[in-house]
Amino acid sequence: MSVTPKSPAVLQVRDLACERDGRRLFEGLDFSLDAGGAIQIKGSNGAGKTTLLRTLIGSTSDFNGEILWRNSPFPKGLRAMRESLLYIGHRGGVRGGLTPLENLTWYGATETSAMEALDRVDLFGFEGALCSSLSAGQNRRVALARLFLPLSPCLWILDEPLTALDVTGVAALEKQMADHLACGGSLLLTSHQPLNLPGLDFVDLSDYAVEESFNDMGGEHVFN
Ligand SMILES: Nc1ncnc2c1ncn2[C@@H]1O[C@H](COP(=O)(O)OP(=O)(O)OP(=O)(O)O)[C@@H](O)[C@H]1O
Repeated sequence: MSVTPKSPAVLQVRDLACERDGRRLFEGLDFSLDAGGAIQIKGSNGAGKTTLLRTLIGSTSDFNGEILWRNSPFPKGLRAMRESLLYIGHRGGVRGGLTPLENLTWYGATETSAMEALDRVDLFGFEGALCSSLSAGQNRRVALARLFLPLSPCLWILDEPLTALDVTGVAALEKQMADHLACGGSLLLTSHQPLNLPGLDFVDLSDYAVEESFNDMGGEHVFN
């Protein structure tokens, strides 16, 4: 009997707890992201999804637990992970004072590949406009055009990538994500909207939320 070999885990999170301004948001979080795998982080507003992503990319070290990149624990693993990481945050990293073309070349793209990527996100003709003069959805497309550049890194971490995108924009992004996974890339994202992506797994932060209660004696917040 042949057994299909399991894809190796690229990112592992073990017993993770994260805080923001001294308030614990979640604890006991465990998951593993494989090569070719995709995970959507779910949770209500304020559950800590962005905080989790920012922790994983090393923007905050305010956590307990263990994070490993290819079996190498942070912080050593983080340095290696950054070489393979493409992170697009809430704000998309688009500079309003630059054009779409300039934004992409600022990230290291050649002019030719930048133009091709802008074409793929339907921004052909807008490459020379100032991003500050574009709509929210067009700016989101500028941000996401980075996913259409050649030789994209193997781990995509995307915070709310579908925000402000229209139906065709969502479909194009889903297709690009599926191609990325088929090539062995990995994807971790947050989204309040459903995503049509085969094999997508889910991690719901509400399963790891810390119950907050009020301590009558001292008036301090305590966590159960
Ligand atoms: N800029 C900030 N300064 C201080 N505390 C913040 C800030 N942003 C968020 N927080 C706190 O951290 C908690 C988690 O926020 P986070 O942005 O990680 O949640 P989220 O799950 O991504 O929410 P949303 O779905 O609304 O984007 C919030 O409940 C809030 O109390």
